[in-house]
Amino acid sequence: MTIEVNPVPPQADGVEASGTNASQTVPATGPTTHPNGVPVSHVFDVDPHTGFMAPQPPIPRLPEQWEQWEAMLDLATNSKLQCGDKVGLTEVEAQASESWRAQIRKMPILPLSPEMLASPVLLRRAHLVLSFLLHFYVQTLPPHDPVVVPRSISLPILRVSKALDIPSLLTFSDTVLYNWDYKRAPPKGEDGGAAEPATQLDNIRSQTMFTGMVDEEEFYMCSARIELRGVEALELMRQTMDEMFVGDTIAVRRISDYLKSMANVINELKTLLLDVRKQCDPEIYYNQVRPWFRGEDSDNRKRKWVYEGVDEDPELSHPLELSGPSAGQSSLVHVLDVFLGVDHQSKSPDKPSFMSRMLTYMPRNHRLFLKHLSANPRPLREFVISAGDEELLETYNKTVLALKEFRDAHMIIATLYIVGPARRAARAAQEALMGGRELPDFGEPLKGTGGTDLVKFLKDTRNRTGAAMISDH
Ligand code: HEM
Repeated sequence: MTIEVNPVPPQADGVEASGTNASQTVPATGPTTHPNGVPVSHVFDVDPHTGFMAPQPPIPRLPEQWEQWEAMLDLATNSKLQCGDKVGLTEVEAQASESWRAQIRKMPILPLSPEMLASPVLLRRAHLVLSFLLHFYVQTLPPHDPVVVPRSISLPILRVSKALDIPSLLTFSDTVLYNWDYKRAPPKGEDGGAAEPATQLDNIRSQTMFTGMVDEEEFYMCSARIELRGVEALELMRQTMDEMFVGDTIAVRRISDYLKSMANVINELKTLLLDVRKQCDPEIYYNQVRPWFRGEDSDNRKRKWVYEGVDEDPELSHPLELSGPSAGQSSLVHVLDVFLGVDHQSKSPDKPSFMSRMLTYMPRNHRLFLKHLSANPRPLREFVISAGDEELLETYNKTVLALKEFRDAHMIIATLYIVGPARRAARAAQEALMGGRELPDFGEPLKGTGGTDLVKFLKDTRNRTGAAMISDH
Protein backbone atom coordinates (compact mmCIF):
# COMPACT_ATOMS: atom_id res chain seq x y z
CA MET A 1 0.00 0.00 0.00
CA THR A 2 1.89 3.04 -1.20
CA ILE A 3 0.91 6.39 -2.58
CA GLU A 4 3.06 8.60 -4.72
CA VAL A 5 4.41 11.43 -2.63
CA ASN A 6 5.87 14.52 -4.15
CA PRO A 7 9.16 15.86 -2.80
CA VAL A 8 8.81 17.19 0.73
CA PRO A 9 11.04 19.60 2.62
CA PRO A 10 14.00 18.30 4.61
CA GLN A 11 12.09 17.98 7.89
CA ALA A 12 10.23 14.93 6.47
CA ASP A 13 12.11 12.65 8.84
CA GLY A 14 11.39 14.67 11.92
CA VAL A 15 8.39 16.90 11.72
CA GLU A 16 7.68 20.04 13.72
CA ALA A 17 4.09 20.63 14.67
CA SER A 18 2.90 23.95 13.27
CA GLY A 19 -0.57 24.23 14.80
CA THR A 20 0.64 23.98 18.36
CA ASN A 21 3.73 24.95 20.31
CA ALA A 22 4.85 21.34 20.39
CA SER A 23 8.34 20.69 19.14
CA GLN A 24 8.41 16.89 19.31
CA THR A 25 9.74 15.02 16.35
CA VAL A 26 8.64 11.60 15.14
CA PRO A 27 10.05 9.11 12.72
CA ALA A 28 8.31 8.90 9.33
CA THR A 29 7.07 5.35 9.95
CA GLY A 30 5.98 3.27 12.95
CA PRO A 31 3.02 2.76 15.27
CA THR A 32 0.39 5.42 15.99
CA THR A 33 2.03 6.58 19.19
CA HIS A 34 5.34 8.32 19.48
CA PRO A 35 7.85 6.63 21.83
CA ASN A 36 7.35 9.41 24.41
CA GLY A 37 3.58 8.88 24.36
CA VAL A 38 2.58 11.76 22.05
CA PRO A 39 0.02 10.54 19.50
CA VAL A 40 1.57 10.78 16.04
CA SER A 41 -1.50 12.64 14.81
CA HIS A 42 -0.79 15.64 17.11
CA VAL A 43 2.55 16.17 15.48
CA PHE A 44 0.90 16.30 12.07
CA ASP A 45 -1.74 18.93 12.95
CA VAL A 46 -4.46 16.29 12.96
CA ASP A 47 -6.69 17.20 15.87
CA PRO A 48 -8.48 14.42 17.81
CA HIS A 49 -11.71 16.46 17.73
CA THR A 50 -11.60 18.22 14.36
CA GLY A 51 -9.27 16.04 12.28
CA PHE A 52 -7.78 18.07 9.45
CA MET A 53 -9.95 21.11 10.22
CA ALA A 54 -8.46 23.86 12.38
CA PRO A 55 -9.00 22.81 16.02
CA GLN A 56 -10.63 26.13 16.93
CA PRO A 57 -12.30 28.65 14.67
CA PRO A 58 -9.42 30.39 12.87
CA ILE A 59 -8.76 34.11 13.43
CA PRO A 60 -11.27 36.09 11.38
CA ARG A 61 -8.96 39.07 10.71
CA LEU A 62 -5.25 39.82 10.55
CA PRO A 63 -3.71 42.35 12.98
CA GLU A 64 -3.64 46.07 12.11
CA GLN A 65 -0.34 45.84 10.17
CA TRP A 66 -2.09 43.96 7.36
CA GLU A 67 -5.41 45.79 7.59
CA GLN A 68 -5.13 46.99 3.99
CA TRP A 69 -5.43 43.41 2.71
CA GLU A 70 -8.49 42.78 4.87
CA ALA A 71 -10.05 46.12 3.89
CA MET A 72 -9.59 45.40 0.17
CA LEU A 73 -11.21 42.00 0.67
CA ASP A 74 -14.17 43.64 2.45
CA LEU A 75 -14.43 46.11 -0.40
CA ALA A 76 -14.47 43.33 -3.01
CA THR A 77 -17.21 41.36 -1.24
CA ASN A 78 -19.28 44.44 -0.27
CA SER A 79 -19.09 45.75 -3.86
CA LYS A 80 -20.34 42.36 -5.10
CA LEU A 81 -17.68 42.24 -7.81
CA GLN A 82 -18.56 40.04 -10.78
CA CYS A 83 -16.40 37.80 -12.96
CA GLY A 84 -15.07 39.53 -16.09
CA ASP A 85 -16.53 36.88 -18.41
CA LYS A 86 -20.01 36.82 -16.83
CA VAL A 87 -22.69 36.65 -19.52
CA GLY A 88 -24.46 40.04 -19.56
CA LEU A 89 -21.84 41.88 -17.46
CA THR A 90 -22.94 45.54 -17.31
CA GLU A 91 -20.69 48.53 -17.90
CA VAL A 92 -21.25 49.62 -14.28
CA GLU A 93 -20.11 46.20 -13.01
CA ALA A 94 -17.02 46.24 -15.27
CA GLN A 95 -16.12 49.72 -13.98
CA ALA A 96 -16.57 48.73 -10.34
CA SER A 97 -14.11 45.87 -10.90
CA GLU A 98 -11.61 48.08 -12.70
CA SER A 99 -11.73 50.67 -9.93
CA TRP A 100 -11.12 47.94 -7.30
CA ARG A 101 -8.23 46.51 -9.31
CA ALA A 102 -6.71 50.01 -9.69
CA GLN A 103 -6.70 50.33 -5.88
CA ILE A 104 -5.02 46.92 -5.59
CA ARG A 105 -2.30 48.02 -8.01
CA LYS A 106 -1.67 51.14 -5.88
CA MET A 107 -1.57 49.21 -2.60
CA PRO A 108 1.91 49.06 -1.02
CA ILE A 109 3.77 45.74 -0.76
CA LEU A 110 3.18 44.91 2.90
CA PRO A 111 6.07 43.02 4.53
CA LEU A 112 5.41 39.77 6.41
CA SER A 113 7.28 40.49 9.69
CA PRO A 114 9.10 37.86 11.81
CA GLU A 115 6.00 37.57 14.01
CA MET A 116 3.91 36.40 11.06
CA LEU A 117 6.58 34.09 9.73
CA ALA A 118 6.71 32.38 13.12
CA SER A 119 2.96 31.98 13.41
CA PRO A 120 1.10 29.34 11.35
CA VAL A 121 -2.17 30.91 12.49
CA LEU A 122 -1.25 34.31 10.99
CA LEU A 123 0.28 32.76 7.89
CA ARG A 124 -2.87 30.76 7.21
CA ARG A 125 -5.14 33.78 7.50
CA ALA A 126 -2.70 35.73 5.29
CA HIS A 127 -2.81 32.96 2.67
CA LEU A 128 -6.58 32.93 2.80
CA VAL A 129 -6.94 36.71 2.43
CA LEU A 130 -4.29 37.04 -0.29
CA SER A 131 -5.61 34.12 -2.30
CA PHE A 132 -9.17 35.50 -2.20
CA LEU A 133 -7.73 38.87 -3.35
CA LEU A 134 -5.76 37.08 -6.09
CA HIS A 135 -8.83 35.25 -7.42
CA PHE A 136 -10.95 38.44 -7.21
CA TYR A 137 -8.24 40.21 -9.21
CA VAL A 138 -7.74 37.53 -11.88
CA GLN A 139 -11.35 36.54 -12.38
CA THR A 140 -12.70 40.12 -12.65
CA LEU A 141 -10.27 40.90 -15.49
CA PRO A 142 -11.81 41.35 -18.95
CA PRO A 143 -11.57 37.92 -20.62
CA HIS A 144 -9.07 39.02 -23.28
CA ASP A 145 -6.68 40.86 -20.93
CA PRO A 146 -3.43 39.13 -19.99
CA VAL A 147 -3.28 37.89 -16.39
CA VAL A 148 -0.67 39.97 -14.59
CA VAL A 149 -0.91 39.77 -10.80
CA PRO A 150 0.33 43.10 -9.35
CA ARG A 151 3.25 43.19 -6.91
CA SER A 152 1.04 44.20 -3.98
CA ILE A 153 -0.51 40.70 -4.13
CA SER A 154 2.06 38.61 -5.97
CA LEU A 155 5.04 39.21 -3.68
CA PRO A 156 3.26 38.71 -0.34
CA ILE A 157 1.34 35.63 -1.53
CA LEU A 158 4.50 34.05 -2.92
CA ARG A 159 6.28 34.71 0.39
CA VAL A 160 3.43 33.41 2.54
CA SER A 161 3.04 30.34 0.31
CA LYS A 162 6.74 29.65 0.50
CA ALA A 163 6.62 29.81 4.31
CA LEU A 164 3.65 27.42 4.38
CA ASP A 165 5.02 25.27 1.54
CA ILE A 166 1.76 25.34 -0.41
CA PRO A 167 0.91 26.82 -3.84
CA SER A 168 0.27 30.55 -4.25
CA LEU A 169 -3.43 30.42 -5.05
CA LEU A 170 -6.70 29.44 -3.40
CA THR A 171 -6.67 25.91 -1.92
CA PHE A 172 -9.16 23.67 -0.11
CA SER A 173 -7.51 24.72 3.15
CA ASP A 174 -8.44 28.37 2.44
CA THR A 175 -12.05 27.68 1.49
CA VAL A 176 -12.80 24.94 4.06
CA LEU A 177 -10.21 23.85 6.65
CA TYR A 178 -9.19 27.32 7.90
CA ASN A 179 -12.38 29.16 6.94
CA TRP A 180 -14.97 28.27 9.56
CA ASP A 181 -16.63 29.57 12.71
CA TYR A 182 -19.57 28.66 14.88
CA LYS A 183 -22.92 30.28 14.04
CA ARG A 184 -23.69 30.40 17.77
CA ALA A 185 -21.39 29.69 20.71
CA PRO A 186 -21.36 25.88 21.05
CA PRO A 187 -23.36 24.45 23.98
CA LYS A 188 -21.55 22.81 26.90
CA GLY A 189 -20.54 19.16 26.45
CA GLU A 190 -20.95 16.41 29.07
CA ASP A 191 -17.60 17.26 30.68
CA GLY A 192 -18.57 20.93 31.06
CA GLY A 193 -16.31 22.07 28.21
CA ALA A 194 -17.58 23.18 24.80
CA ALA A 195 -19.43 20.46 22.85
CA GLU A 196 -17.37 18.54 20.28
CA PRO A 197 -17.28 20.31 16.88
CA ALA A 198 -18.31 16.98 15.29
CA THR A 199 -21.66 17.28 17.10
CA GLN A 200 -22.11 20.80 15.78
CA LEU A 201 -22.41 20.08 12.07
CA ASP A 202 -25.40 22.40 11.66
CA ASN A 203 -23.80 25.10 13.80
CA ILE A 204 -20.87 26.00 11.56
CA ARG A 205 -20.51 28.72 8.95
CA SER A 206 -17.89 30.13 6.59
CA GLN A 207 -15.82 33.18 7.50
CA THR A 208 -14.90 34.40 4.02
CA MET A 209 -16.69 34.02 0.69
CA PHE A 210 -16.73 35.47 -2.81
CA THR A 211 -20.47 35.94 -3.18
CA GLY A 212 -21.83 35.75 0.39
CA MET A 213 -24.60 33.49 -0.98
CA VAL A 214 -25.89 30.54 1.00
CA ASP A 215 -25.11 28.31 -2.01
CA GLU A 216 -21.41 29.15 -1.75
CA GLU A 217 -21.39 28.66 2.01
CA GLU A 218 -23.15 25.31 1.76
CA PHE A 219 -20.64 24.16 -0.85
CA TYR A 220 -17.80 24.80 1.65
CA MET A 221 -19.74 23.57 4.68
CA CYS A 222 -20.63 20.28 2.97
CA SER A 223 -16.91 19.51 2.86
CA ALA A 224 -16.41 20.83 6.40
CA ARG A 225 -19.12 18.52 7.76
CA ILE A 226 -17.52 15.58 5.99
CA GLU A 227 -14.14 16.45 7.52
CA LEU A 228 -15.65 16.67 11.02
CA ARG A 229 -17.76 13.52 10.73
CA GLY A 230 -14.68 11.76 9.34
CA VAL A 231 -12.82 12.28 12.64
CA GLU A 232 -14.38 9.06 13.91
CA ALA A 233 -12.93 7.22 10.91
CA LEU A 234 -9.48 8.57 11.81
CA GLU A 235 -9.84 7.24 15.34
CA LEU A 236 -11.03 3.82 14.07
CA MET A 237 -8.03 3.79 11.76
CA ARG A 238 -5.70 4.45 14.67
CA GLN A 239 -7.28 1.66 16.73
CA THR A 240 -7.07 -0.74 13.77
CA MET A 241 -3.39 0.02 13.27
CA ASP A 242 -2.68 -0.59 16.95
CA GLU A 243 -4.50 -3.94 16.77
CA MET A 244 -2.64 -4.93 13.59
CA PHE A 245 0.51 -4.42 15.61
CA VAL A 246 -0.75 -7.10 18.03
CA GLY A 247 -2.16 -9.28 15.25
CA ASP A 248 -3.64 -12.20 17.31
CA THR A 249 -7.14 -13.72 17.02
CA ILE A 250 -8.70 -11.19 19.39
CA ALA A 251 -7.09 -8.39 17.40
CA VAL A 252 -8.60 -9.77 14.18
CA ARG A 253 -12.09 -9.70 15.79
CA ARG A 254 -11.57 -6.16 16.99
CA ILE A 255 -10.34 -4.99 13.59
CA SER A 256 -13.43 -6.52 12.04
CA ASP A 257 -15.60 -4.49 14.43
CA TYR A 258 -13.67 -1.29 13.74
CA LEU A 259 -14.09 -1.80 10.00
CA LYS A 260 -17.85 -2.31 10.42
CA SER A 261 -18.02 1.01 12.25
CA MET A 262 -15.86 2.65 9.61
CA ALA A 263 -18.19 1.49 6.82
CA ASN A 264 -21.07 3.12 8.73
CA VAL A 265 -19.13 6.37 9.04
CA ILE A 266 -18.32 6.36 5.30
CA ASN A 267 -22.01 5.76 4.54
CA GLU A 268 -22.79 8.84 6.61
CA LEU A 269 -20.16 10.83 4.68
CA LYS A 270 -22.05 9.88 1.52
CA THR A 271 -25.31 11.19 3.03
CA LEU A 272 -23.59 14.44 4.01
CA LEU A 273 -22.26 14.78 0.46
CA LEU A 274 -25.69 14.23 -1.11
CA ASP A 275 -27.16 16.74 1.38
CA VAL A 276 -25.30 19.53 -0.45
CA ARG A 277 -28.40 19.55 -2.71
CA LYS A 278 -30.53 20.91 0.15
CA GLN A 279 -29.16 24.45 0.06
CA CYS A 280 -26.72 24.73 -2.84
CA ASP A 281 -28.47 25.26 -6.15
CA PRO A 282 -26.58 23.63 -9.08
CA GLU A 283 -27.15 26.54 -11.50
CA ILE A 284 -26.07 29.13 -8.92
CA TYR A 285 -23.05 27.02 -8.01
CA TYR A 286 -22.01 26.52 -11.63
CA ASN A 287 -22.63 30.06 -12.90
CA GLN A 288 -21.94 32.25 -9.88
CA VAL A 289 -19.69 30.42 -7.42
CA ARG A 290 -17.45 28.04 -9.34
CA PRO A 291 -16.05 30.61 -11.82
CA TRP A 292 -14.17 32.25 -8.91
CA PHE A 293 -12.21 29.05 -8.24
CA ARG A 294 -10.57 28.73 -11.65
CA GLY A 295 -6.81 28.33 -11.52
CA GLU A 296 -4.41 28.86 -14.37
CA ASP A 297 -5.03 25.36 -15.76
CA SER A 298 -8.79 25.84 -16.06
CA ASP A 299 -8.64 29.25 -17.72
CA ASN A 300 -11.00 29.24 -20.73
CA ARG A 301 -8.46 31.09 -22.82
CA LYS A 302 -5.40 29.25 -21.51
CA ARG A 303 -3.81 32.51 -20.26
CA LYS A 304 -0.61 32.22 -18.20
CA TRP A 305 -0.69 33.86 -14.77
CA VAL A 306 2.26 36.21 -14.47
CA TYR A 307 3.26 37.05 -10.87
CA GLU A 308 4.80 40.52 -11.15
CA GLY A 309 8.13 41.08 -9.41
CA VAL A 310 8.97 37.39 -8.92
CA ASP A 311 12.29 37.73 -10.78
CA GLU A 312 13.39 40.63 -8.53
CA ASP A 313 13.56 38.47 -5.41
CA PRO A 314 16.09 35.62 -5.59
CA GLU A 315 14.22 33.83 -2.78
CA LEU A 316 11.12 33.43 -4.96
CA SER A 317 10.35 31.39 -8.03
CA HIS A 318 7.52 31.36 -10.50
CA PRO A 319 4.84 28.76 -9.66
CA LEU A 320 5.09 25.71 -11.94
CA GLU A 321 1.41 24.76 -11.85
CA LEU A 322 -1.69 26.45 -10.50
CA SER A 323 -4.82 24.29 -10.14
CA GLY A 324 -7.86 25.82 -8.47
CA PRO A 325 -9.26 24.48 -5.18
CA SER A 326 -10.94 21.06 -5.27
CA ALA A 327 -12.14 18.75 -2.51
CA GLY A 328 -9.70 16.40 -4.24
CA GLN A 329 -7.31 18.16 -1.81
CA SER A 330 -9.21 16.74 1.18
CA SER A 331 -6.66 14.77 3.21
CA LEU A 332 -9.49 12.78 4.78
CA VAL A 333 -10.45 11.09 1.51
CA HIS A 334 -6.78 10.46 0.65
CA VAL A 335 -6.27 8.92 4.10
CA LEU A 336 -9.22 6.55 3.60
CA ASP A 337 -7.71 5.49 0.25
CA VAL A 338 -4.27 4.91 1.70
CA PHE A 339 -5.61 3.07 4.73
CA LEU A 340 -7.84 0.75 2.67
CA GLY A 341 -5.17 0.21 0.01
CA VAL A 342 -6.85 1.95 -2.95
CA ASP A 343 -4.19 2.46 -5.59
CA HIS A 344 -4.38 5.80 -7.44
CA GLN A 345 -0.83 5.76 -8.77
CA SER A 346 -0.26 7.07 -12.23
CA LYS A 347 0.61 4.39 -14.75
CA SER A 348 2.93 6.74 -16.67
CA PRO A 349 6.13 7.40 -14.68
CA ASP A 350 6.72 11.01 -15.77
CA LYS A 351 3.13 12.16 -15.29
CA PRO A 352 2.09 12.27 -11.62
CA SER A 353 -1.53 11.29 -10.95
CA PHE A 354 -4.08 13.97 -9.98
CA MET A 355 -4.26 12.47 -6.49
CA SER A 356 -0.52 12.74 -6.00
CA ARG A 357 -0.49 16.28 -7.47
CA MET A 358 -3.16 17.27 -4.96
CA LEU A 359 -0.86 16.33 -2.07
CA THR A 360 1.22 19.43 -2.81
CA TYR A 361 -1.89 21.59 -2.29
CA MET A 362 -2.51 20.24 1.22
CA PRO A 363 -1.12 21.84 4.38
CA ARG A 364 2.44 20.57 4.74
CA ASN A 365 1.90 18.56 7.90
CA HIS A 366 -1.17 16.83 6.48
CA ARG A 367 0.90 15.87 3.45
CA LEU A 368 3.54 14.48 5.78
CA PHE A 369 0.88 12.59 7.72
CA LEU A 370 -0.15 10.89 4.47
CA LYS A 371 3.45 10.08 3.74
CA HIS A 372 3.81 8.61 7.22
CA LEU A 373 0.67 6.51 6.77
CA SER A 374 1.60 5.24 3.33
CA ALA A 375 4.99 4.10 4.65
CA ASN A 376 3.24 1.83 7.17
CA PRO A 377 5.11 -1.50 7.04
CA ARG A 378 1.89 -3.46 7.89
CA PRO A 379 -0.76 -2.29 5.41
CA LEU A 380 -4.34 -3.28 6.21
CA ARG A 381 -5.10 -4.88 2.82
CA GLU A 382 -2.12 -7.22 3.11
CA PHE A 383 -3.04 -7.98 6.71
CA VAL A 384 -6.57 -8.98 5.64
CA ILE A 385 -5.23 -11.22 2.85
CA SER A 386 -2.73 -12.95 5.11
CA ALA A 387 -5.13 -13.34 8.08
CA GLY A 388 -7.33 -15.68 5.99
CA ASP A 389 -10.33 -14.81 8.19
CA GLU A 390 -13.68 -14.86 6.39
CA GLU A 391 -15.44 -12.31 8.56
CA LEU A 392 -12.52 -9.89 8.39
CA LEU A 393 -12.40 -10.21 4.60
CA GLU A 394 -16.11 -9.53 4.37
CA THR A 395 -16.02 -6.45 6.59
CA TYR A 396 -12.95 -5.15 4.76
CA ASN A 397 -14.75 -5.54 1.42
CA LYS A 398 -17.86 -3.84 2.81
CA THR A 399 -15.77 -0.86 3.93
CA VAL A 400 -14.15 -0.57 0.49
CA LEU A 401 -17.61 -0.87 -1.05
CA ALA A 402 -18.81 2.01 1.16
CA LEU A 403 -15.98 4.18 -0.19
CA LYS A 404 -16.81 3.16 -3.75
CA GLU A 405 -20.45 4.09 -3.10
CA PHE A 406 -19.27 7.45 -1.72
CA ARG A 407 -17.61 7.97 -5.12
CA ASP A 408 -20.74 6.81 -6.97
CA ALA A 409 -22.63 9.53 -5.08
CA HIS A 410 -19.85 12.00 -5.86
CA MET A 411 -20.28 11.29 -9.56
CA ILE A 412 -24.00 12.02 -9.26
CA ILE A 413 -23.15 15.33 -7.58
CA ALA A 414 -20.53 16.27 -10.19
CA THR A 415 -23.05 15.50 -12.97
CA LEU A 416 -25.74 17.54 -11.25
CA TYR A 417 -23.51 20.51 -10.44
CA ILE A 418 -21.20 20.64 -13.44
CA VAL A 419 -22.10 18.43 -16.39
CA GLY A 420 -25.80 19.42 -16.51
CA PRO A 421 -25.34 23.19 -15.98
CA ALA A 422 -22.39 23.22 -18.42
CA ARG A 423 -24.57 21.68 -21.16
CA ARG A 424 -27.35 24.16 -20.46
CA ALA A 425 -24.93 27.12 -20.44
CA ALA A 426 -23.35 25.97 -23.73
CA ARG A 427 -26.76 25.49 -25.32
CA ALA A 428 -27.94 28.94 -24.22
CA ALA A 429 -24.75 30.58 -25.52
CA GLN A 430 -25.00 28.75 -28.85
CA GLU A 431 -28.67 29.57 -29.26
CA ALA A 432 -27.91 33.22 -28.68
CA LEU A 433 -25.18 33.06 -31.33
CA MET A 434 -26.83 30.79 -33.88
CA GLY A 435 -30.49 31.72 -33.61
CA GLY A 436 -31.57 28.27 -32.38
CA ARG A 437 -29.87 26.10 -35.05
CA GLU A 438 -28.58 22.55 -34.23
CA LEU A 439 -25.68 22.59 -31.79
CA PRO A 440 -22.30 21.00 -32.27
CA ASP A 441 -20.92 18.75 -29.47
CA PHE A 442 -18.54 20.13 -26.85
CA GLY A 443 -15.18 20.62 -28.51
CA GLU A 444 -13.16 19.63 -25.43
CA PRO A 445 -13.98 17.41 -22.45
CA LEU A 446 -15.30 19.26 -19.39
CA LYS A 447 -12.62 20.32 -16.93
CA GLY A 448 -12.81 20.17 -13.10
CA THR A 449 -11.47 23.07 -11.01
CA GLY A 450 -8.46 20.84 -10.43
CA GLY A 451 -7.93 20.78 -14.20
CA THR A 452 -9.02 17.15 -14.84
CA ASP A 453 -11.11 15.75 -17.70
CA LEU A 454 -13.66 15.31 -14.98
CA VAL A 455 -16.08 12.66 -16.22
CA LYS A 456 -13.38 10.17 -17.20
CA PHE A 457 -11.31 11.00 -14.14
CA LEU A 458 -14.10 10.51 -11.62
CA LYS A 459 -15.11 7.21 -13.23
CA ASP A 460 -11.50 6.05 -13.01
CA THR A 461 -11.11 6.93 -9.31
CA ARG A 462 -14.42 5.18 -8.60
CA ASN A 463 -13.31 2.05 -10.51
CA ARG A 464 -9.92 2.01 -8.81
CA THR A 465 -11.72 2.07 -5.45
CA GLY A 466 -13.81 -0.96 -6.36
CA ALA A 467 -10.64 -2.73 -7.55
CA ALA A 468 -9.26 -2.73 -3.98
CA MET A 469 -11.88 -5.32 -2.96
CA ILE A 470 -10.40 -8.77 -2.34
CA SER A 471 -11.98 -11.82 -3.92
CA ASP A 472 -12.43 -14.73 -1.49
CA HIS A 473 -11.05 -17.50 -3.72
C1 HEM B 1 -21.09 20.27 -5.19
C2 HEM B 1 -20.13 19.53 -4.67
C3 HEM B 1 -18.99 18.93 -5.46
C4 HEM B 1 -18.68 18.98 -6.78
C5 HEM B 1 -19.44 19.67 -7.88
C6 HEM B 1 -17.44 18.24 -6.97
C7 HEM B 1 -16.79 18.09 -8.17
C8 HEM B 1 -15.57 17.47 -8.33
C9 HEM B 1 -14.83 17.40 -9.56
C10 HEM B 1 -15.24 18.02 -10.86
C11 HEM B 1 -13.70 16.71 -9.31
C12 HEM B 1 -12.62 16.37 -10.34
C13 HEM B 1 -11.29 16.94 -9.96
C14 HEM B 1 -11.11 18.38 -10.36
O1 HEM B 1 -10.64 18.62 -11.46
O2 HEM B 1 -11.45 19.27 -9.56
C15 HEM B 1 -13.71 16.34 -7.94
C16 HEM B 1 -12.75 15.60 -7.32
C17 HEM B 1 -12.83 15.17 -6.04
N1 HEM B 1 -13.77 15.53 -5.11
FE1 HEM B 1 -15.43 16.58 -5.47
N2 HEM B 1 -17.04 17.75 -5.76
C18 HEM B 1 -17.94 18.15 -4.82
C19 HEM B 1 -17.90 17.90 -3.48
C20 HEM B 1 -16.96 17.11 -2.88
C21 HEM B 1 -16.91 16.80 -1.47
C22 HEM B 1 -17.86 17.37 -0.42
C23 HEM B 1 -15.88 15.96 -1.28
C24 HEM B 1 -15.40 15.35 0.02
C25 HEM B 1 -14.70 15.98 0.87
C26 HEM B 1 -15.25 15.73 -2.56
C27 HEM B 1 -14.14 14.98 -2.77
C28 HEM B 1 -13.47 14.88 -3.95
C29 HEM B 1 -12.30 14.07 -4.13
C30 HEM B 1 -11.61 13.24 -3.07
C31 HEM B 1 -11.91 14.24 -5.44
C32 HEM B 1 -10.72 13.56 -6.13
C33 HEM B 1 -11.27 12.44 -6.99
C34 HEM B 1 -11.78 11.26 -6.21
O3 HEM B 1 -11.23 10.97 -5.15
O4 HEM B 1 -12.72 10.61 -6.68
N3 HEM B 1 -15.94 16.45 -3.50
N4 HEM B 1 -14.87 16.81 -7.35
